[in-house]
Amino acid sequence: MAAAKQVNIAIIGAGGVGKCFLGQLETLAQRRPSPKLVLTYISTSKKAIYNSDYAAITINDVFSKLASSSQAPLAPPKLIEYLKSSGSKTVLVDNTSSQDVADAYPLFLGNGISIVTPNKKAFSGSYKLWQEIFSAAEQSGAKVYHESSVGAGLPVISTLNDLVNTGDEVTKIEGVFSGTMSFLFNSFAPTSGKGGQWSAEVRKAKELGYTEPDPRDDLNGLDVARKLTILARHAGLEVESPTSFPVQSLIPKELESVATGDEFLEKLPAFDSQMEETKAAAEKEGKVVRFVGSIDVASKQVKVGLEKFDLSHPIAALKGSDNIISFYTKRYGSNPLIIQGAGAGGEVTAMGVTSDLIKVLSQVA
Ligand SMILES: NC(=O)C1=CN([C@@H]2O[C@H](COP(=O)(O)OP(=O)(O)OC[C@H]3O[C@@H](n4cnc5c(N)ncnc54)[C@H](OP(=O)(O)O)[C@@H]3O)[C@@H](O)[C@H]2O)C=CC1
Ligand SMILES: N[C@@H](CC=O)C(=O)O
Ligand code: NA
Repeated sequence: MAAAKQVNIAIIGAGGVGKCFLGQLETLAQRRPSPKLVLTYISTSKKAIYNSDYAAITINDVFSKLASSSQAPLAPPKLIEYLKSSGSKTVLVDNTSSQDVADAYPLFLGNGISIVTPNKKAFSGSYKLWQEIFSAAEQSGAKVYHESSVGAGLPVISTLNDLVNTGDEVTKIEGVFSGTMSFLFNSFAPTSGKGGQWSAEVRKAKELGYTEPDPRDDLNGLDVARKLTILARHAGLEVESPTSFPVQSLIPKELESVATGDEFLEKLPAFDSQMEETKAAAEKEGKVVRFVGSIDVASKQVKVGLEKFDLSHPIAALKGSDNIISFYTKRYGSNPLIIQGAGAGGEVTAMGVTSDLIKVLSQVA
């Protein structure tokens, strides 16, 4: 009788998204017995768990084991050596926002290790890294998917790739690409009612798990710029970096050089009046402000920042952490293909990662 197929899973990062991913991995392993999924490595930035005989790491007590582990995380070359020696196919799940981990993707992929990730850093870093990632995957046959790097679990990247690969011509992509920014403006400047205090809403967005590990990465516009860089590249534009086009930052000038995210959050209430003024200026025109982005494919123009919207506009009427992304294409004409729904949060982000894993399994197992 043939041995049951097995695919090993290695996870880097066990924070908000990582925890939800582990729950979904457990469910997936129960629902789909083949291939057998075996967790052989997991790490945070300080601790790791792995067994020299590749014995499966049980998921239900993984956090207590991580807390008491005396194993340090393996650096990428050592991790690759460990994963390859198992002799089984391996999928690396990068649930960090680490640039260092992202920079090692070509090495993992070149060694036949597939990757699924919500981390934006690899795909929105230098264009050279983007090219190295996809050429390493092509050369080794390893797979790389990153659906949750834009719009969390919403099918944004897969939809764009489907449009492009079936020969449609994407002319423009626009909308709200940040769960944090959506939540902030929907609660600070709602279409009806008074709205909350800006700095208090920023704290709430962090507590809800919507922000990047450092919320300044959302407020400075870079998170949205990274997402637009990723989409522009999938649409065929060679965007050099997320800082190669205009990006509006909502960080008060006075707080640009504070040392940590926590210090920033402590000092932010003293600058609430700046955002109040922006809100009041829009209200005078009977509008609300929202943080949006757009890619004009023909003119290769990408931009990110605040815009004012009529109260009846679909962008003004968003709720919670919802993203709304419109694809204008030759096929869809003047009525764009629109994707809308929660754009941040642990479970919805992990869903995109888990569904990417399912895609990889169907190709490598
Ligand atoms: N939260 C959301 O709604 C969404 C998040 N994403 C992306 O998902 C990723 C994870 O986000 P989230 O879970 O919220 O972040 P968290 O800060 O909650 O978790 C990050 C995890 O990564 C670990 N980590 C960081 N650097 C390293 C490293 N160099 N090596 C090993 N482990 C490391 C951290 O370990 P330690 O605790 O030791 O620091 C922590 O376990 C990010 O890339 C984010 O942009 C994408 C879409 C939506
Ligand atoms: N911080 C990001 C998380 C998802 O990418 C956001 O708020 O959209
Ligand atoms: Na997505």
